[in-house]
Amino acid sequence: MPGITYEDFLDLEYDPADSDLVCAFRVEPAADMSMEAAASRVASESSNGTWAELQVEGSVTDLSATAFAIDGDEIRVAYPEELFEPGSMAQVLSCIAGNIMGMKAVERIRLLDCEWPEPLATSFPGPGFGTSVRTEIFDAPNRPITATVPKPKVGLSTEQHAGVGYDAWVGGIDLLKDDENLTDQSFNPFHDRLTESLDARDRAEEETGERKSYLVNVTADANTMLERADAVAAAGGEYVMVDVITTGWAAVQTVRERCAELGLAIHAHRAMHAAFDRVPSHGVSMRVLAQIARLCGADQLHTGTADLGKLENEDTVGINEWLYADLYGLNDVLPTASGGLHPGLVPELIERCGTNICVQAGGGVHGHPDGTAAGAKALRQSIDATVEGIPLEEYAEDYPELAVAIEKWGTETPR
Ligand SMILES: O=C(COP(=O)(O)O)[C@H](O)[C@H](O)COP(=O)(O)O
Ligand SMILES: [Mg+2]
Repeated sequence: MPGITYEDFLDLEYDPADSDLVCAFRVEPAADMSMEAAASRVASESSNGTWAELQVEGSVTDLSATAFAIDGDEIRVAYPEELFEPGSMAQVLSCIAGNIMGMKAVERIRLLDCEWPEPLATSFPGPGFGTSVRTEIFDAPNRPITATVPKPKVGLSTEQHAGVGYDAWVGGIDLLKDDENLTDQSFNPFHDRLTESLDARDRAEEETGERKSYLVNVTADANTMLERADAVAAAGGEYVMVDVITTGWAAVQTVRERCAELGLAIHAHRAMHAAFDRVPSHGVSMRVLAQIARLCGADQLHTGTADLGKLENEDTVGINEWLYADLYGLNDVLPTASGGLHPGLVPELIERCGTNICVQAGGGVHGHPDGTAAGAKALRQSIDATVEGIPLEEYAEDYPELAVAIEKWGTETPR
């Protein structure tokens, strides 16, 4: 097929095959380029083309992508299934979010959304548990599960950290969660923290009669994460937590395989996602990052607070709906709402996101004037009140911890 030029990658009559991966992009072409030319270059550079006309000798499999729709600044590109290595997210992303992100033919480009075809989607494992953690790990079929991350996020000793966990669990929280930058530092080594926290967890379970669990951050190089996952299973944990963006998807896939053997669930923290998704005109949307996390096997994923919290959020509700929706039988994902939450925000959060979520609060628990145990009680009370349909102010008449939290934070969104 001699004489391939990038114009050959545009066909507005093309009807994608069921097996094609279809991607939507927002594109701002370079100053001297038409949208058609830019769309062609996107399809070309993300599949098998380059900037120059090619003289190809002999017969080569045609793996060209096709830009088949242009609507204002949005284009859609269809990729043939043979372009992709099944089950390799790294390879898929090197196509659809690779060189095109930096090529001079576009000023800006954002991968907005993907329609995953069945063969490619099911070449990934998906989550082992998904939203079923609410009943398989906990006994919380009718309410959001709750998590708390001790603050300060780093600096607490192992004993202090496990002690905060104990107070939170006894106060009514389901999950103790490490913060994203706490892994295995000298002030709080991983293995000591794992053992002491699960000891505290056992005591809290005994005291409360409720199931409790711990999201221990195993983030590291892939080999170390596997060792840490083994240690979690051996110590009687149910979850590992992974900073999925900073470790990278290939490492997440490796951890997912081991977790399948160990029966562990994966909590995915998304620190650094905003480097990809914060600027609306460029990068990779959180929607697509969430799709990738589900395919690679995250059971719980941070998806924001529907704008109620301290951090910028992209379409939390729409992303959550995608995470719940059927995907060729792959498990769903439990969205985690986190970042600046406190008890006064819970009714509106549940109004926007429903009860099939994990509500995570750090400062909104440990910043309670009467300390962590009271903060944990207040968070749980706000959840119970909301699920029972009772206004917080009314419920707070009988629950002093909630009354103090509302007195302190009201229903304000923090910064
Ligand atoms: O430590 C926290 C929240 O602490 P706090 O409850 O004190 O604000 C999490 O790292 C953020 O939620 C991450 O953001 P996101 O969930 O949006 O990824
Ligand atoms: Mg954090």
